[in-house]
Amino acid sequence: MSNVVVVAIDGPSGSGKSSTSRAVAEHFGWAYLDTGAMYRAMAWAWLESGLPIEQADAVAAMVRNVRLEVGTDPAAPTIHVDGTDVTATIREPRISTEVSKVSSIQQVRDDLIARQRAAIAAAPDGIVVEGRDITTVVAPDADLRILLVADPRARVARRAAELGEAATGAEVTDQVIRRDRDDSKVTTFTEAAEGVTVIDSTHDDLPTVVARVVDLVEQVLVEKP
Ligand SMILES: Nc1ncnc2c1ncn2[C@@H]1O[C@H](COP(=O)(O)OP(=O)(O)OP(=O)(O)O)[C@@H](O)[C@H]1O
Ligand SMILES: Nc1ccn([C@H]2C[C@H](O)[C@@H](COP(=O)(O)O)O2)c(=O)n1
Repeated sequence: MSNVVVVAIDGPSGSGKSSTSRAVAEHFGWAYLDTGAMYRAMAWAWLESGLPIEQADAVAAMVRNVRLEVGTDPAAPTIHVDGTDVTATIREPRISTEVSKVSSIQQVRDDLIARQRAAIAAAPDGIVVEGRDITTVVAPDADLRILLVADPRARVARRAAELGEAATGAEVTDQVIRRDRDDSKVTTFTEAAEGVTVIDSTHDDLPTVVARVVDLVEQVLVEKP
């Protein structure tokens, strides 16, 4: 068994996966892998390519050829596509709207899952990995597996507060509720798999959720050989 500690966190949009994972990784001085950013980067590359999404084989081939560099410093995560820094661009609403089309292509998923596993294997001490299928597919043997959930209303309100005037109410609802519906066709993040700890953040603020995860990690560290 590897000495690297792997923490896997899944959950729906706006449940707090990124904020919690970054804070936990920073707390322990570990790496942070945002797998959603990898799908977003590929969605950006697809939009740049102009390929019709119906040509799934061509989209998957394009994705396979992309040089993706993912910076795993939780204080400043970055992502580059063939040398272009897309860290900020992939957060634009146009990417949130389109990303599920690309992440629904199984060949794209297979390619990114292999890259995610390689990034996990390259982590020096520990890594917190977040997404939709980390506890079930990417790292089912992680040392700690968490499903972070929150009431849909709380998640929409969080996203609305975050985006402010950059998005209308309808756009926010689309980014959270419609996207979850589309994403749940290819990944399972609404129910916990066996051995996965559920944390409901609906009524807890971010520091409280982070403290709960840190406690769980501490327990794992005591038991890990
Ligand atoms: N427990 C919490 N209480 C209140 N707000 C929170 C909590 N956790 C996260 N937030 C806020 O909610 C928003 C969404 O959080 P975050 O981006 O971490 O969610 P996410 O699950 O990674 O979403 P997505 O999958 O859509 O990227 C952010 O503005 C964040 O600061
Ligand atoms: N492991 C993952 C991570 C993400 N996705 C897809 C689904 C999301 O709509 C999109 C962007 O993720 P976010 O940045 O919002 O967390 O990527 C996935 O299918 N599997």
